[in-house]
Amino acid sequence: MKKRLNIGILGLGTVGSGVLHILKEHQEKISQVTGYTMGIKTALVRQIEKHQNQTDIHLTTDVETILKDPEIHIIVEVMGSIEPAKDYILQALKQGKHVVTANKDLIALHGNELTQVAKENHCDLYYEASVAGGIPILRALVDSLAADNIKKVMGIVNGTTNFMLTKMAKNGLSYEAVLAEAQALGFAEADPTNDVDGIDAARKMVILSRLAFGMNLPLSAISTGGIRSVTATDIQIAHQLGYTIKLIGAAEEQNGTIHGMVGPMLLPNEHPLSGVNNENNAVFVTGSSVGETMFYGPGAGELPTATSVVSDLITVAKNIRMHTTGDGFSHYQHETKLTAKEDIQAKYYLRLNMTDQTGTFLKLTQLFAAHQIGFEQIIQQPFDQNSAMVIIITHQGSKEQLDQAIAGLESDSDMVLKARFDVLEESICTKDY
Ligand SMILES: NC(=O)C1=CN([C@@H]2O[C@H](COP(=O)(O)OP(=O)(O)OC[C@H]3O[C@@H](n4cnc5c(N)ncnc54)[C@H](OP(=O)(O)O)[C@@H]3O)[C@@H](O)[C@H]2O)C=CC1
Ligand SMILES: N[C@@H](CC=O)C(=O)O
Ligand code: NA
Repeated sequence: MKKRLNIGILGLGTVGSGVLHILKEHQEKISQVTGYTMGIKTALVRQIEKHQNQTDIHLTTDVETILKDPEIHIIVEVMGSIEPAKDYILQALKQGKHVVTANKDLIALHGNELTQVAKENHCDLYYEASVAGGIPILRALVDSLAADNIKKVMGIVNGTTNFMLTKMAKNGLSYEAVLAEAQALGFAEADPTNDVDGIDAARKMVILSRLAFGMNLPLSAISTGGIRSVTATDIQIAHQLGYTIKLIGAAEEQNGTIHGMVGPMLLPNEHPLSGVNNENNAVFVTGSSVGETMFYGPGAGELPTATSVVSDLITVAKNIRMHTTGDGFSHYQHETKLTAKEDIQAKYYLRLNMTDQTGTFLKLTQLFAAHQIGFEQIIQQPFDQNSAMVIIITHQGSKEQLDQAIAGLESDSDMVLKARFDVLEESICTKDY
């Protein structure tokens, strides 16, 4: 008879319920692949009554029941937030229990510390579900692409905002209506602020950068914007100009330095990321040898996310069988150096309201010319009796110069900046996809 590996699960919400389902439905395959039978022994929840009809596994509100149980070998943390999740994981690792988590907030902010404690205690710590839900992107970076030098990781890594932008673009629905739908479908975080303000995506870029470049890109160094400022007007105008607006996270290596951003970005309609819709995610990875690769799939939701969690459980089980636990997700480390702002190239979409009087346009062009920034496209439309709406797509230039020109624009009372988004400009835009 096969030996049993017992799991203690912390949280039985969207992802936790999915883990329960997959372990039950796919148990025959999992047992063949690992050589063990695996099952959940106890689940930690806040309110037992809420879950009594959902499952016949043992429910508890006392984490000690799980952490002190010598028969529990692996902890799955799918409760979210930093505390008490961090404390529970640390306690589990120190007691020799392996940990699988979907918690990107925790891994982005405290991943290095947790990895160190896992190593010291010869325990596994895996977190594939923390980035791009059901897409096996972290394993692809640390295993399949281990031979290459990764130059750039760019993608749609937040399902909620991609779902919202897709519905706003295709169905003309309001921001509030689409957010409520994403929450009802279980993609959005309990508090969706981090989703819509780009913070969730920025945290995922921290994790991706750590594994792709071996560098610790600090969250504070990622220029981060969300989708609150994206209006139906921007989506329509971008479309007329040949672009699709997506919330993009990007991190790029440049001569041994790294820089990252998260924000709404105009992508050429023919770019593969432009066709990634709804809650799907995609990560576009450029390696110096492999060239361009794209990993696509569901970025959130019960079963896709749980698939990644259970795959991590399978890896832990295999490691237990081969006595190789505690080896870590990746050994790759490189000194972290941030790219100087003057070395970062950018290109912007700007929407502004401008006093409709002779000379204001000239002031605008002079302002940008003074910073060596040219305009690629300009549209001007009447806005109201006294002002015009102006849309500009700049040429590519130094981010520092662009930001200085924009600071000048913002200090001029004749011009009010309403939106500023990045525009993708690189060789791939000219490729024939
Ligand atoms: N939803 C998704 O699509 C994805 C989520 N993730 C991540 O997975 C994790 C879980 O997300 P999700 O399943 O959506 O979250 P939910 O809010 O749906 O579920 C959270 C679960 O944790 C329990 N819980 C929370 N806090 C405590 C606490 N202090 N003590 C005991 N139990 C607690 C809740 O108990 P109760 O039910 O009693 O309230 C609930 O069962 C998060 O880190 C999230 O960021 C990652 C990728 C995708
Ligand atoms: N709220 C997140 C869930 C997955 O990480 C998202 O929408 O992507
Ligand atoms: Na993943």
